[in-house]
Amino acid sequence: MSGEKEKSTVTSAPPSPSPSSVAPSVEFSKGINGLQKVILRESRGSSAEVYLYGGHVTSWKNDHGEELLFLSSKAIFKPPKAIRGGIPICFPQFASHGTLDQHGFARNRFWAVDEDPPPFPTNTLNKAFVDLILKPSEEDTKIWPHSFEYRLRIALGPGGDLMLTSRIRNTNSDGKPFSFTFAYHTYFSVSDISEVRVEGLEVDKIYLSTPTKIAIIDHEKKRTFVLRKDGLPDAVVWNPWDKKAKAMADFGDDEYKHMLCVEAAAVEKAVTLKPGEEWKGRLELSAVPSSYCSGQLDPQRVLQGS
Ligand SMILES: O=P(O)(O)OC[C@H]1O[C@@H](O)[C@H](O)[C@@H](O)[C@@H]1O
Repeated sequence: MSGEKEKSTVTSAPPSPSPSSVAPSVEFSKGINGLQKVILRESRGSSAEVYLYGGHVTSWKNDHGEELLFLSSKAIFKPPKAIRGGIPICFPQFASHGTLDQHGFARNRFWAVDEDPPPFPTNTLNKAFVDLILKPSEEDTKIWPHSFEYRLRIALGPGGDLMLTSRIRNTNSDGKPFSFTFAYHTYFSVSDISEVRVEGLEVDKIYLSTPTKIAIIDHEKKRTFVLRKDGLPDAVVWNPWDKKAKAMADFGDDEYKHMLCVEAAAVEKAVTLKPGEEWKGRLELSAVPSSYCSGQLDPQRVLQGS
């Protein structure tokens, strides 16, 4: 990623650091093209980077400093293009299943740091975390005529686990419900796509009602990603392969070999919220250094495939 200029502006630590180790830290700095980013570091050395543009996780490293997410060398860090790689947030529409642009607009909006989020039920002890918020602009309400508050907490646990919690609230004052589809469009970094197995699945398919735990086994790296999800019944598996890779301006021709998207999603049944109601969707990622099997997804229950 050439051209990256980093300048640290603020450093702070979340409350209650572990007394026995270096405290987890949260640092605000400038990333590519001067875009604001947040760096989370936990005590054993793992880290994550989050751009406020898109509320987008662009990096997740283990305690050996190895990158676990794929980020394209051609990623364009400039609105209105969403960042190619990391974890784009698809909201309020997944793919082209609706009237909005593909994957909705949350991934190419500027999010704000949520200074005063309502309490989370989860324990934040020893975690480095940041809370972001997205509210629609006047322009947004022209394409999606609803008022909402989308709160996103991104947290890094002491073992290096990455946790994303989305809370979306309908704040319409006209009494109207709204419906949306959603995905955490996670790009995992893999050694060689031909050496990777996702419970024996094919690519570019939407799997319905999947298990809450999915394993991505990278034989060459001897690494397994474990994905745990809550409130997100479906899963999308995607790799562009060679032809589509060549057609994408923000993706290297051969980069498809080193990435795999496995996306925790709510796609088959749209989520509907009445005013005042809130939805929660949680993703937890961990990387373990061994083979692992969590059970089989059902290839018969596919919504869309190429
Ligand atoms: O290029 P985009 O808009 O980021 O979308 C990437 C891919 O996202 C996946 O989720 C879809 O299944 C693919 O069909 C799509 O090509």
